[in-house]
Amino acid sequence: MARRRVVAITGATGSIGYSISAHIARGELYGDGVPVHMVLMDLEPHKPRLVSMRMELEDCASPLLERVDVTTDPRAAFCDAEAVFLVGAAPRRAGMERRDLLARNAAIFREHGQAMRDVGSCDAKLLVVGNPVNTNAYVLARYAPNIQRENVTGLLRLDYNRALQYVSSCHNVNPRLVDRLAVWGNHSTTVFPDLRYITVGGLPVQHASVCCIETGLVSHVRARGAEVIGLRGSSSALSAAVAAVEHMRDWINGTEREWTSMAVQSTGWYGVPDGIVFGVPVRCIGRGSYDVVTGIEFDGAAHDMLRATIAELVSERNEASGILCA
Ligand SMILES: NC(=O)c1ccc[n+]([C@@H]2O[C@H](COP(=O)([O-])OP(=O)(O)OC[C@H]3O[C@@H](n4cnc5c(N)ncnc54)[C@H](O)[C@@H]3O)[C@@H](O)[C@H]2O)c1
Repeated sequence: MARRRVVAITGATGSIGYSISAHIARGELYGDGVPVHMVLMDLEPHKPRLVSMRMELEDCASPLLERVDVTTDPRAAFCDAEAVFLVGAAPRRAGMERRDLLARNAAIFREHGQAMRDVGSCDAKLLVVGNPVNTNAYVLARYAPNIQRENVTGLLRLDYNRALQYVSSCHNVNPRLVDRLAVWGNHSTTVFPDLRYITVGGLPVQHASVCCIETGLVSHVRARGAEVIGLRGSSSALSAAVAAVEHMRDWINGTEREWTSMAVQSTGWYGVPDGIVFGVPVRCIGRGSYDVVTGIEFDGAAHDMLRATIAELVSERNEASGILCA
């Protein structure tokens, strides 16, 4: 049997963490034959829920789940972890200003970054799910300089999956057949789903057809999260958990798909300032590696959308940095 892998989840008892744990227990992250040791972390008041969650996971009798630990200490959660889902975040409450949300989460991700710096393995794979995703990941990376920079990532996969489903239904094909879809920028209302290079069944798609779908696609992806909140009363959880597991699974194992999208730390590509965590198309090439797809050109509306989402992230980064320095 393969070596046991240690996976940590923060905010584990929340809607998304709870759902992620079930997928991992069923072997959907590392695949069949790879045993898993799960470490569930949440705040002190949720200790009874953590214990009940461990009981439920044990009751799944999963052949791959060797051990479950629960903790309220991020250091204990991160010390042996090879993959970390950072879901725990402060929610937006009624009447809360955006700046207050950014400040509360910057403090959480600073603390988690410092814990990673103190005890984390430099090649642990980190996926930030808690909002504001991109800026939380930026803060995390800043306080965990020991972690390899390509190993701090943020979840854009839900936006990607939403776009993939929309495009597949427009073409009346299975989502498996659509490739080279790109999702750029911030996980927010400036996200830019980009169809310009898509292939369906391995073939390029006629420009006219792309254009007519594109207008609907951008507003669909940007509005989808709010629509779910409007109907459900809370943010997407089931689809976010699936997206988080797919992001990590493709990163670890690779994928046959040519492109997928992840938020990763910029090294200056596409005019994105160094260090900002930005959604880009990537090739997941297996053995825990990915390459950013470079060389894509932008003009007209695509250029404007790219600039707008970069500007939003620069402003968030400046705001978070100002808060953390105060
Ligand atoms: N990136 C995406 O695509 C995407 C999609 C949906 C939701 N989200 C975000 O994911 C986050 C979690 O969503 P949810 O529905 O699970 O929320 P939730 O409120 O159900 O759970 C959040 C959990 O985080 C915990 N938490 C808060 N502060 C913590 C800390 N300092 N350390 C550890 N745990 C802490 C809470 O106790 C709670 O259990 C939210 O920020 C949400 O906006 C992201």
